[in-house]
Amino acid sequence: MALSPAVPPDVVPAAAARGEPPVPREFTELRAVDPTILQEMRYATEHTFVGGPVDGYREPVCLLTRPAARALHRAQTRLLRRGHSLKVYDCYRPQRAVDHFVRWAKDPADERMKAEFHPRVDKSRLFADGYVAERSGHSRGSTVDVTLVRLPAAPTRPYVPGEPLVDCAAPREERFPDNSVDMGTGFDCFDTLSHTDDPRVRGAARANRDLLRGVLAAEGFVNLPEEWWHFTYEPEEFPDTYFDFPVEALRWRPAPGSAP
Ligand SMILES: C[C@@H](N)C(=O)N[C@H](C)C(=O)O
Ligand SMILES: [Zn+2]
Repeated sequence: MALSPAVPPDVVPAAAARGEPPVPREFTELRAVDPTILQEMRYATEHTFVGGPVDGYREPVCLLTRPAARALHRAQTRLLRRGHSLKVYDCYRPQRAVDHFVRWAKDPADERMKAEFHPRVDKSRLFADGYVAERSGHSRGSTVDVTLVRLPAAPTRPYVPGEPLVDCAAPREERFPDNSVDMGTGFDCFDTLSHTDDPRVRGAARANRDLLRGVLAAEGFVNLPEEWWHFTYEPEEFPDTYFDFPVEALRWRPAPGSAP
């Protein structure tokens, strides 16, 4: 399988032509590197901890730096042999999305999604407790939120805005359905039970967390101890740069002034 598409010279993505920040050539769509990795790009949907789509997610596509995408492809190759697939929930995250999280956290009146995503943690604590970052590794392009799915993947049902919410740390049979394996909590469950090494997580869920972390660590990904799903590929291509171009398919077009 080809690892990444060739980037033609003298091109910029369409977003730059619309006055958006340009997408560096070091970024790629994950599906171009590995189309077998499942994608459920949550922040482009209604099913988020802020209660709707997040600023900057114009399309449900996973953008990453090429080294991070290639490392995920290597991990996926190992997992497919074991009957599993990776599923990404979030990849590159523009700074404007992080700013949206910060604005939401400063509004104590908005508790629409608390019952599912942070029933035991006040939203004022989410940054201090390490569940959300004001300067996120995701904005540097080499971080993913990811889980495991046992193949063949079962179909999932969409979240219906306004439906009754269930605690993300409830047993798997009770919480919002996900075709992933049991990790002990749902994605973006801001709770100590999501801490990767929490000793209350045992049995199959413990084995699943350890499998995910082990396979990704072997390919260079470092886990965030507060969240079993959050991994950063190291060394990072852009360790000090927080990008803000929107999340959308990379539609390359000739740069202004260049030959067609
Ligand atoms: C919000 C959650 N998915 C996440 O990625 N948290 C870390 C800490 C981050 O915001 O970088
Ligand atoms: Zn994350």
